[in-house]
Amino acid sequence: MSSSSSSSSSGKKHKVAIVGSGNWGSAIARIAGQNTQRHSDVFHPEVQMYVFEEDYKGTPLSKVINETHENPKYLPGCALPENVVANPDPVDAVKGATMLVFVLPHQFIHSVCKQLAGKVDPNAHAISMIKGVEVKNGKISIFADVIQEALGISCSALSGANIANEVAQDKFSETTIGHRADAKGRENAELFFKLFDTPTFKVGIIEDVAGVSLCGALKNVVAIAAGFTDGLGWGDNAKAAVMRIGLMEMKRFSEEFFDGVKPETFTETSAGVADLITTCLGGRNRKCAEAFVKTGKPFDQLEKELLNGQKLQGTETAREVHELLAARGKVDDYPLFKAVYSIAYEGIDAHDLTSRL
Ligand SMILES: NC(=O)c1ccc[n+]([C@@H]2O[C@H](COP(=O)([O-])OP(=O)(O)OC[C@H]3O[C@@H](n4cnc5c(N)ncnc54)[C@H](O)[C@@H]3O)[C@@H](O)[C@H]2O)c1
Ligand SMILES: O=P(O)(O)OC[C@H](O)CO
Repeated sequence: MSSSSSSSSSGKKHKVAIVGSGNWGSAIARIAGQNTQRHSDVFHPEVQMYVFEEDYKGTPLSKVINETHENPKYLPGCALPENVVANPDPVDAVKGATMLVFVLPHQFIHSVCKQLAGKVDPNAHAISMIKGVEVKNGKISIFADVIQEALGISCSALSGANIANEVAQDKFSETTIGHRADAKGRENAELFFKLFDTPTFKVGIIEDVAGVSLCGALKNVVAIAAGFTDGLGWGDNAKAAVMRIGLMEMKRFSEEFFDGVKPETFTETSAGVADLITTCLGGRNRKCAEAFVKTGKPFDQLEKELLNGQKLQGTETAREVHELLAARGKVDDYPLFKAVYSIAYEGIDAHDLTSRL
């Protein structure tokens, strides 16, 4: 580790704030809480965790978390280290933080960044664990860039084959940090490696913040298609075909709209092919898409019925990707993405999935 990443620019220990406390947010706060204690030479012992306040059986959720050291709403049955402190005020949670971890469903990031703008240490390091993209006025952005621009701090991305409940039980998994090319970007990756790497959560690093971010977002669209095949009872070969075609479209789309993404991010990292596989086998997007075919209920209803407050990202990403492709006249170049959009939003029969590929 370089000396620049062994302490903050002021020479003090790095203070960590987790911005988010859902299913993944809580699982990652658990690891951060453990590793700040393990590496007490580098990190301040307390990890702040911003909790979007809600009532949990008559008590504010943040209070429940601080009293029981568990997030019973989003990660039930998993003990959080006592140095993880839930805080319902995002500005207070990031006060003094030199390392910020953004782990919110993507629809909430703007409102939280708006509250944090001008309130974070300008030398702080950030990392985005958000699996989504933003499309506005015919332009697409990754959330690491959205955060970097909103807060004026260097932001990398972490993504991988990481079903939160499995990571929270210390079942082995890998993940990938994608960082920027400059010295600050490399320092950022070293620091977050130290914060997250454990014997059962192995962190890889690649200089490709866009590729890592886009893999995390686009695999959710493919997972919706995989869920459709499960709902239709088409079997493993059909699902494998959807995954193969999906990976090709993910890579082509990323290369078409972003400069410098690396092909090996898609084929060799946990953020790429490994996350695609795990999401298509065991993720929430797959689960809801299967139920969509079997029940005929709309996705927003299934999200409420099946996910207990957790958020579905794939349908929203399918809509945003479609909006961009439509604006660029490229919809027909991505038949799988188009089919997912048409089935989820235009009432096309799921049986038509493969006839459209
Ligand atoms: N769950 C996983 O297995 C997993 C794994 C890897 C990455 N991710 C990604 O991490 C990100 C966060 O996912 P998650 O699983 O932690 O969240 P989640 O799906 O559990 O979402 C619920 C969270 O959203 C919060 N929330 C609800 N309304 C809000 C509002 N108005 N403002 C701010 N917050 C609000 C809730 O308090 C809760 O913390 C997503 O992009 C997801 O794709 C999830
Ligand atoms: O449950 P999903 O479909 O949001 O996927 C969870 C993670 O992204 C898997 O790595």
